[in-house]
Amino acid sequence: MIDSIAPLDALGLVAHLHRLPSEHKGMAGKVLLIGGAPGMAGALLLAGNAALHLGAGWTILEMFDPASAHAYSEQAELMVRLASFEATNQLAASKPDLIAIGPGLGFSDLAKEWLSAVLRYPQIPLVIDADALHLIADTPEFLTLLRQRNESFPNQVVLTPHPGEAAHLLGNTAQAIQADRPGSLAKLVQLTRSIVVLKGQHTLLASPTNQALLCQQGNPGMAIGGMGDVLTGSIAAIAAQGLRHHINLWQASCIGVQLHATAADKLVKQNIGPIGLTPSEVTLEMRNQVNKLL
Ligand SMILES: NC(=O)C1=CN([C@@H]2O[C@H](COP(=O)(O)OP(=O)(O)OC[C@H]3O[C@@H](n4cnc5c(N)ncnc54)[C@H](OP(=O)(O)O)[C@@H]3O)[C@@H](O)[C@H]2O)[C@@H](O)CC1
Ligand SMILES: Nc1ncnc2c1ncn2[C@@H]1O[C@H](COP(=O)(O)OP(=O)(O)O)[C@@H](O)[C@H]1O
Repeated sequence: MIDSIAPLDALGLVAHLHRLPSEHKGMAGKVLLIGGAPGMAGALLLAGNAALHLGAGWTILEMFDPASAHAYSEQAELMVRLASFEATNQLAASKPDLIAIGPGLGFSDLAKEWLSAVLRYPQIPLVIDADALHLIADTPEFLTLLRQRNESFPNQVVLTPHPGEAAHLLGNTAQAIQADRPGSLAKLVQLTRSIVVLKGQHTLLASPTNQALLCQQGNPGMAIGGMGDVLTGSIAAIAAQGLRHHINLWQASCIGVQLHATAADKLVKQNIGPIGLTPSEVTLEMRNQVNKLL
């Protein structure tokens, strides 16, 4: 079954990110990333750093951990805010071009407040990852909001579950997901009516309007905490630039997945991994690859 799935071949689309001499940061998009609860601030920082290095015009972090909600001298470009319960008002004031929610989000009332506000925020592309997927799996109201949003604004949400998150969404086990990845992907698309990236060895993507594709790149050096956070920030940045560069969210997801895995393979070829390969190194190599492909 897996052999019959078309291979992902998206790197040619990177050329759309080419910038005209006159471009300004507004054309690269404003990305808002939400998460980073106490103990997991690193997840949001990794996603934010990836968004920054993949070319977002602005990267704003709504950080849940009060101790981590400050400017970082080593990455002063990131705009870091302390997330409050005023989620709806904050979104209206920020006017993001794209929102990514989930890395290190946790399951607190604050997390639920922000996820609810994000799912109700109209029109713009959303990247939904990690704990936000667990919250959707646990809360029928969130699944309903997601499906309604996809009815009103089709192909404007991408979900990026790993097999554990996919299992939770489908009421299954990670082992069952892995035993039938194409079937699980189809069920996730049907359940959520979203673009779905089913991560793991040979990541699969599909959407309500796109047949499944299989990523032939990637390696087990990527099996390290934070690697998925980098993917989330990367897709967010590519899709945000895509708004003014003719790349839709499906295409941005395809580019992000293939670039991420290709960058990790390239680093392993240079003996920077598989052992000890870090998500931050993959981010920098993705930047390298993007600029070569322009
Ligand atoms: N620096 C930081 O602050 C970081 C913080 N992080 C944040 O931590 C939070 C928890 O996220 P998380 O993904 O670590 O835990 P969780 O959702 O319980 O999933 C684990 C389950 O999924 C399964 N599973 C996963 N992959 C699989 C595969 N390929 N193939 C098969 N199974 C697979 C696995 O199954 P197992 O094999 O163990 O039975 C296990 O049951 C979240 O907010 C995240 O953003 C991280 O981003 C790291 C960096
Ligand atoms: N064995 C593997 N082969 C290829 N890719 C892998 C492998 N293990 C993990 N990955 C990739 O690494 C990333 C891990 O994401 P995820 O599990 O969400 O990590 P985290 O939540 O810790 O950031 C995904 O993009 C996944 O496809």
